[in-house]
Amino acid sequence: MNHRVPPAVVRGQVTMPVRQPGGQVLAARVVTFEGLADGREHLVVTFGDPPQVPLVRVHSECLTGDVLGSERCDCGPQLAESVARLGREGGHLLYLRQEGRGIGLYNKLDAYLLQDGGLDTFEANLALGFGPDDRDYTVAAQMLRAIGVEEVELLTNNPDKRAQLEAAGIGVTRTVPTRTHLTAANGRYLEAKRRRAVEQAWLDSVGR
Ligand SMILES: Nc1nc2c(ncn2[C@@H]2O[C@H](COP(=O)(O)OP(=O)(O)OP(=O)(O)O)[C@@H](O)[C@H]2O)c(=O)[nH]1
Ligand SMILES: [Zn+2]
Repeated sequence: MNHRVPPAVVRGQVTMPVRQPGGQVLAARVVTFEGLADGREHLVVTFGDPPQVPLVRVHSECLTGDVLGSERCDCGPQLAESVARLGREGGHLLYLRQEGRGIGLYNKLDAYLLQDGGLDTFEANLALGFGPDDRDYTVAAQMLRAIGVEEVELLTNNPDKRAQLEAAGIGVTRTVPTRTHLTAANGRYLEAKRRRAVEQAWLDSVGR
């Protein structure tokens, strides 16, 4: 047991039929928790019977992309890709209530207005007085540990997710990249994320 993050426990589980992007319906187990560090209602959605080191997608909530189908970001198609892959191979989707990279829905929409004025997605957060990415993945580590998972294969292109999970004591044996989901409206957003990932990798390599 790792003591770097406070323990959470499983509060309940319920099975529901979930439609896959291809139309097939699979049983998914939805798990709720008690004791999560930020007090929010995050979920684990489990497909199949995952192995000891499961495939895991840590997805941050995006109401506009996940539910409304907004093409300003790539969240909706990334979620669909993840659900399809987890449905095929088995694994866990961690659906984290960290809308707008942790700044909330209204602030994200304010940030969109600033982006319409020329700022990129990270600059707009800074202009509103937030960090470029205010997400903390402590709750993800708590949830994984509560369901008995200490090591994962992580489905992501974001090096910060891996770094934060490892810092919280979850082993990441491999990162599996998600596909690029380009739309008519998300080119600048994807480019800003790519630039930031490169800069972050450089800072990590020089130990800053
Ligand atoms: N503040 C802000 N948040 C945004 C913007 N566009 C999308 N988001 C949020 O960004 C988050 C997307 O997160 P993820 O899909 O987990 O991930 P990611 O950081 O791109 O990393 P991977 O998809 O794992 O490679 C969601 O919470 C969205 O609401 C934006 O322009 N500004
Ligand atoms: Zn989004």
